[in-house]
Amino acid sequence: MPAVRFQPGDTVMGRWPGSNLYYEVKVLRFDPKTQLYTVIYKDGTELELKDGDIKSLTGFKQGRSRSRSRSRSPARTRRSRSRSPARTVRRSSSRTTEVRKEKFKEVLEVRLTPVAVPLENNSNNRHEKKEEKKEENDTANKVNEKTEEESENQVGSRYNLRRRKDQGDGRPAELEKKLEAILPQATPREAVKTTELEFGGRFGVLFWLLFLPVMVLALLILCAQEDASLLNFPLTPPPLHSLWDCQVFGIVLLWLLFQAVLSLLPIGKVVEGMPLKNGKTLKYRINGFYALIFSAISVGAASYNEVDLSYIHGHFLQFYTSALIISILLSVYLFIRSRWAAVDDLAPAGNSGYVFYDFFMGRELNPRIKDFDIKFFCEMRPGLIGWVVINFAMLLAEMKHKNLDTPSPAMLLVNGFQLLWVADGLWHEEKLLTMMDIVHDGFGFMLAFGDLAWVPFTFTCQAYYLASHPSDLSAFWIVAIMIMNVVGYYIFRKANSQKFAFRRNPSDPALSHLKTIPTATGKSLIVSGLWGFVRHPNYLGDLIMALAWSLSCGFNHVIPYFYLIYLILLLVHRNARDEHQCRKKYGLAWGEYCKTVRYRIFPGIY
Ligand SMILES: NC(=O)C1=CN([C@@H]2O[C@H](COP(=O)(O)OP(=O)(O)OC[C@H]3O[C@@H](n4cnc5c(N)ncnc54)[C@H](OP(=O)(O)O)[C@@H]3O)[C@@H](O)[C@H]2O)C=CC1
Ligand SMILES: CC(C)=CCC[C@@H](C)[C@H]1CC=C2C3=C(CC[C@@]21C)[C@@]1(C)CC[C@H](O)C(C)(C)[C@@H]1CC3
Repeated sequence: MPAVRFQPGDTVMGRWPGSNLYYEVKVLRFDPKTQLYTVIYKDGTELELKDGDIKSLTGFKQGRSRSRSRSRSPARTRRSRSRSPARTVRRSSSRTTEVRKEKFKEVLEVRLTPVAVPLENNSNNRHEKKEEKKEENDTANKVNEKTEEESENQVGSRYNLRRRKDQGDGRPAELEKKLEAILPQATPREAVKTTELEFGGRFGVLFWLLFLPVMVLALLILCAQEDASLLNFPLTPPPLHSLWDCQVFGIVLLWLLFQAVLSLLPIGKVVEGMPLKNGKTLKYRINGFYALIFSAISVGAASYNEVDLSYIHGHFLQFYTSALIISILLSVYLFIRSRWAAVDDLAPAGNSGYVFYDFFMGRELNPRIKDFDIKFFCEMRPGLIGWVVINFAMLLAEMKHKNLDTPSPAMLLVNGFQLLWVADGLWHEEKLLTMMDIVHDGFGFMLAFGDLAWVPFTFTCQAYYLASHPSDLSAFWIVAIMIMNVVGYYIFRKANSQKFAFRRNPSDPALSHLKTIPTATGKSLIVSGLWGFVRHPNYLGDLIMALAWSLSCGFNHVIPYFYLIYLILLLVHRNARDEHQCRKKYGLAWGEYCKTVRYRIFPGIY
């Protein structure tokens, strides 16, 4: 029996069955009985390959440089494309296996998009369009050539391998279901282990697990003090009764229930999320904006009927501890239920095998109870809508405690700006489905705590501060801050909408003025307009708005600047995470982009 040449986790070059094309794949396991390796392609397709169809990366590079001219011929590429890509997926002589192979072939048929794809971006003039395409194809080839020669990681990324799932007739999905029934899993599938640990690794997350909840508590205690100076922080812990109240806990549970019911109402469209690892998509009901309106009407009606909403201000610490306890319970539930989750349902970043790390990052990608998606719900509803309700309660508390007939201008600005931000997020709720939080991150303590405790209790700290601290703004400052928020919002919205529209339809005539760089995946990167100014204009806009919110609270204390500081740290970290992913995804094209657009978030800062 030949020795097993590759181990699970090895990155190797795997031949696409029935062709001479090799792609970078990861070895998942080896079955000694069938002598087949199970490998996973970059698009998530798993196949079984025989030993002869696998080469080591180094061996492949050597062989490849000898035969480069042959393998580069587009004609060859086209021929191989028309072959049956999955013909040799499983080797067996039995007739039933032949039937299976045919089914498998249909399911796993892939679209091979050559690197030198015509550039998606467009031009109004047809002739110009041709010229432009030619020019950009050349660039694409150049990028690719460099890729082959210079980057080992990029070997084999000449084609974009995607399952042909999105044909619209639902056939492949049906076939896949049938296939699941026909093909018993020979060996139980194992999830790919997370090896790149983030947030300081297994010990780092322990720190965050303890530090984040305590930090929010400290922030709230400081905010409520008459002198909110950091130097004046009380050294004695708060009494237990100021942290816990059963009635408050009940109100928080009711709020969650109310929001859950609103999210399940059959109002609003149902859309499909991004394709998962197994090619399937999940459905989501988009009715967040309606939920905001319903909530506003309910809160307005309660206030009109003399329900004292300033109660929230008086019991704010108790509200926070209730939300914290619920987020911990939810994280424990999520961690336990992830034990039964299918391999395909696990998040790539939450399966390290270290209990605390996986608990923090979240093991399951899209935990659901029937059609109720817990992560999507928590991200957009109770915390985000809770934020504006709490802000409103702080506004009423300010009027009550300071005996005012109308709220202060600073309180009105903070309420108005943040309501706009939340309403905008809910109006564009569908776009969240393409964001890394939904597509990549698991649902664990980080997001559960972030959504249910961090968002409603730290994002509201400006309004909480203003309820008991003055901020006298001159008319000049009011106008200046309003202009700043409008500019920030314009950049934030325009950048996000432009990228979303471009990803949905790169040849949208409305975007024809944009310059782009092609990448080896077939997608392009925008390099003009806002996306040519800095590499994350949407972050810049968000930060300008955050500055406007903080400035509304004056310069007496640093506490109202907490949100701004948090957002800078979060977005700088997120930018680094995203750039790391993009470099892996786009290789040299990303390098080109970084050379063309040199600043990351802040103009003038690399
Ligand atoms: N207030 C808060 O707490 C937070 C707010 N936010 C806000 O959420 C919004 C979304 O943020 P986030 O999801 O992090 O990041 P982005 O919306 O910026 O998404 C990054 C992705 O965009 C694509 N991309 C990057 N550059 C280009 C380009 N030049 N042309 C085309 N596509 C490009 C890449 O994905 P691909 O190529 O695969 O499409 C990249 O992975 C931001 O406005 C941010 O400010 C985010 C986090 C926290
Ligand atoms: C310290 C800690 C626990 C951090 C957790 C961070 C999360 C609270 C945030 C990470 C990214 C977020 C986004 C939104 C809410 C906060 C979290 C979850 C968001 C959904 C709010 C609405 C916006 O319009 C948005 C869609 C742009 C935004 C996306 C990111």
